[in-house]
Amino acid sequence: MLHIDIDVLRTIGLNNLTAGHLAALDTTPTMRPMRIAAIHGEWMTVHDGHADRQARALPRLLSALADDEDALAVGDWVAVDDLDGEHWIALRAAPLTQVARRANDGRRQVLASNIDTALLVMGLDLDFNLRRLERYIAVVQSADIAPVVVLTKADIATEVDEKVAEVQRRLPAGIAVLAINGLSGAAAAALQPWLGAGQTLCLLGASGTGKSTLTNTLTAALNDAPGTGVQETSVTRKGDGRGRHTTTARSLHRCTGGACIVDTPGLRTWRPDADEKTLAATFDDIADLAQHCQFRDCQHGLEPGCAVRAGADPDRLANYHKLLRDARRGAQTPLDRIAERAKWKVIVKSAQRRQREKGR
Ligand SMILES: Nc1nc2c(ncn2[C@@H]2O[C@H](COP(=O)(O)OP(=O)(O)OP(=O)(O)O)[C@@H](O)[C@H]2O)c(=O)[nH]1
Ligand SMILES: [Zn+2]
Repeated sequence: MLHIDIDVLRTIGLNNLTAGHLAALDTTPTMRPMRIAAIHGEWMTVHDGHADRQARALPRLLSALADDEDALAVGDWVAVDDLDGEHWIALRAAPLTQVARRANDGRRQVLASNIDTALLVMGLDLDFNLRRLERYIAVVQSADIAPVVVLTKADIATEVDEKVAEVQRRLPAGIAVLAINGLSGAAAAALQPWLGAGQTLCLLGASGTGKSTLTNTLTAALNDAPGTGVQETSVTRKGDGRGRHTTTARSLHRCTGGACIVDTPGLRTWRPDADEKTLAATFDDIADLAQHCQFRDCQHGLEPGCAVRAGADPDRLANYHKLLRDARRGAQTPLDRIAERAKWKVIVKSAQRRQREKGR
């Protein structure tokens, strides 16, 4: 079985559940547990809790994953073997959570793995937009990741308390809402409950909302303390053993308190790979109300006796319907979309023909 030094690996986000998945791997004695910290094409940066190194994945692992529309991603726990002085990722532990999206060509793309909490970053100033926030919550919850709403720029915004109350009113109870100044160390203290050792976070939000600022604040104390063996730089330079050098922006950062932040391209403004049903489940307040609608199959449109229209925030309901439409569209493959367009062409043409026939 894999030798797992919990105390060392906890500093790069190992928790009891992921340790269990690592331990379940069918490993050989020469393999060691590591976490993927960055991916740059064929080469990946893997970290063992002490240092990082460059590795490639064994072709049979890559093809087994590809068969399931799956892939390695930053945050994955893997078993690494040394063969002829080179590092090879041999096995991957089943991820607890996986962040994926559909590319334009319909392919499933995995952005990150094993994320516990997503900080949904929204500025209290210009960017304030409840619909976007609801979309992020749906995205995050449908991937089994816990959302925490982080309202930034509390130091420069007006009516902070009113806006916090507005967000709390709109969202289901149980979702934490914090107002912070991302530039201040106090932000790390406010987020302490989600920054414990063994936790992995990501930040989601529109451009300019303060994601980088907050990431810097949460990782600052470590960067200020060189020589402790735990400081992170965002860029590493490593040889691959053949004299070739790659410069890699690392995507896994360590925070004070022992948590990790995954910040990889595409993740910051990720759109969901979620079906309609999963998405609907994240609006459980609407589902609860819907039980009291007069009609079983009420679409909460113009039906009489609709409890959802009577009870839910109208903008939240409109946003819910929009997200469902998006999910439906996302679930279609390119072929489905062509078939759908062809079907509509036929319907429109026959309607036009009927019109002409009536006109005669
Ligand atoms: N006063 C104040 N300024 C902030 C706060 N958070 C971010 N800023 C400023 O807002 C600007 C944008 O912040 P960034 O951290 O770059 O935003 P980002 O979300 O990473 O943006 P992208 O990289 O485009 O996705 C910067 O000038 C920050 O200094 C805050 O809480 N208070
Ligand atoms: Zn209804």
